[in-house]
Amino acid sequence: MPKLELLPAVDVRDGQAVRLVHGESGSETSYGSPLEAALAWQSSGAEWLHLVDLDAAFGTGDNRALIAEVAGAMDIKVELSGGIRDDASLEAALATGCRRVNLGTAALETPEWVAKVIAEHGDKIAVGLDVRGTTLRGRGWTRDGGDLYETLARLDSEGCARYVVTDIAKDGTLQGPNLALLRDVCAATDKPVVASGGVSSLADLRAISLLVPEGVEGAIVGKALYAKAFTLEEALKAVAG
Ligand SMILES: O=C(O)c1ccccc1N[C@@H]1O[C@H](COP(=O)(O)O)[C@@H](O)[C@H]1O
Repeated sequence: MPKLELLPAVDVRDGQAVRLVHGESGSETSYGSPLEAALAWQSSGAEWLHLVDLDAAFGTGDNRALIAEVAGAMDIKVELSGGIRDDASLEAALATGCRRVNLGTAALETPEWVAKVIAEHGDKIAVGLDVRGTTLRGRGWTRDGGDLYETLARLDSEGCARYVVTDIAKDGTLQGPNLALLRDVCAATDKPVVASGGVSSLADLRAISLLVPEGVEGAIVGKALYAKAFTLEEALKAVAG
């Protein structure tokens, strides 16, 4: 059985690595230099980095130069998110050398553009399905953007390669992942799913690992690593199988 991929997260707001609670602007805890955080996850054995420009996601500016610096310094694969909503922002994101990008708001607001870039870029494009219940949220998770399963069916029909599923109610809370949601999404699509939100313990990672046969490919880990609930080395060992 393939092992669960782990994607330690570096979310950048105002030039700092931060963690939010429920993705709410203003709930930030700061963890210093994004580059230092990313290099630390790389030296601890990460194969992926989940890198987010939160200012771009919230529409409060961007950290584009810093994000490019961090992505460019990585020898590992980078998944880049936040504010990728048109040709210019997509071009800038792909020019960082990242392995793939996550589109959030664009998948809700400009579906024709998203279908076009999926057709052009294949598995370099993933869609972030950020949900409260089964309602998608965009624009920094401040606006409703339609039904999860209707959107998933549309994106599947357009050939979307992968989904990053975040339960906003769990994100940044250390309350455990929403395993039922992950199972439901895996049942609704044949495409791989990356789990995001709520991981608090090695037991949570083992529980997500049990969903690999159902279609979960990876898990994003944020707050738990910064809060030192476990080390990345311990996490990688826990999912090694
Ligand atoms: O990761 C977060 O904590 C987060 C919080 C609030 C908004 C977005 C967040 N992250 C990721 O950003 C992209 C969405 O950005 P956009 O809508 O495409 O501009 C998505 O991957 C979110 O998971």
